[in-house]
Amino acid sequence: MIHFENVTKVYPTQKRAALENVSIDVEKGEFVFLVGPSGSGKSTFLRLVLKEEKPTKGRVHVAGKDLARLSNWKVPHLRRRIGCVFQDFRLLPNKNVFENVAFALEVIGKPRRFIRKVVPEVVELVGLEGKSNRMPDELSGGEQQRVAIARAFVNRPQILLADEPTGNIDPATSIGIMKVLDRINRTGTTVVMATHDAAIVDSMRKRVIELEEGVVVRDQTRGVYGQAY
Ligand SMILES: Nc1ncnc2c1ncn2[C@@H]1O[C@H](COP(=O)(O)OP(=O)(O)OP(=O)(O)O)[C@@H](O)[C@H]1O
Repeated sequence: MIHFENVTKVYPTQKRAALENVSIDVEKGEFVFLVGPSGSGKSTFLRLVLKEEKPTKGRVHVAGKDLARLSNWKVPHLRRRIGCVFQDFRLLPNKNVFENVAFALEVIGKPRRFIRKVVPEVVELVGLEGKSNRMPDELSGGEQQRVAIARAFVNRPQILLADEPTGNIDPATSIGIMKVLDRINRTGTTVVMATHDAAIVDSMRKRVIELEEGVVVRDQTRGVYGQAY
């Protein structure tokens, strides 16, 4: 689903590579944690998957497409297949839960009848049934993140990228967020989550890819946050 082949990324203003000769395969339906210290290249990896950045060297394939050969006008189509969740929720403050989730479908031209059917399903999937009319400022941080996940998933993307999704959420609430991501993964969606949250990584026992200064230093199935040896 995501295939990196000897990918190096050097930002124009930087001497050191943000990613250095990275080769990674993420299969359809996998759940992968991307860990590593600040500045190790996790966000750069996610940006390359979205074609927000281009590799300096090497190849990136996403959902069977070689991104170097994907013309610019097809990039929005690629991004529709990829849901994104961030640390800072990024909800529209003047829209309620239903409208925030519905907006993701409105902008890609889905019919109103379809939106009215699928939005409540996804709101329920993330555990927010009964809260569709709440405004973001009437929700806890954990609930706001659930809305952001619902919005990212409502179009049933093949891939869900999450950059520090529990970064602004307390540990107990984070467990609920991880249950939602796990549920989404079980529908067949590939999930890649960048995180510093050791407790979460240790409790989930999923594949762990560790970056250090842009280099993959560990790739472990059913891994933990720190070195397991
Ligand atoms: N747009 C940019 N221009 C120049 N350098 C950048 C840019 N984005 C990231 N970098 C550099 O690339 C390296 C990797 O950064 P990246 O954001 O991918 O790390 P990260 O692992 O996601 O860090 P964090 O955990 O703090 O989010 C860092 O040295 C960073 O300073």
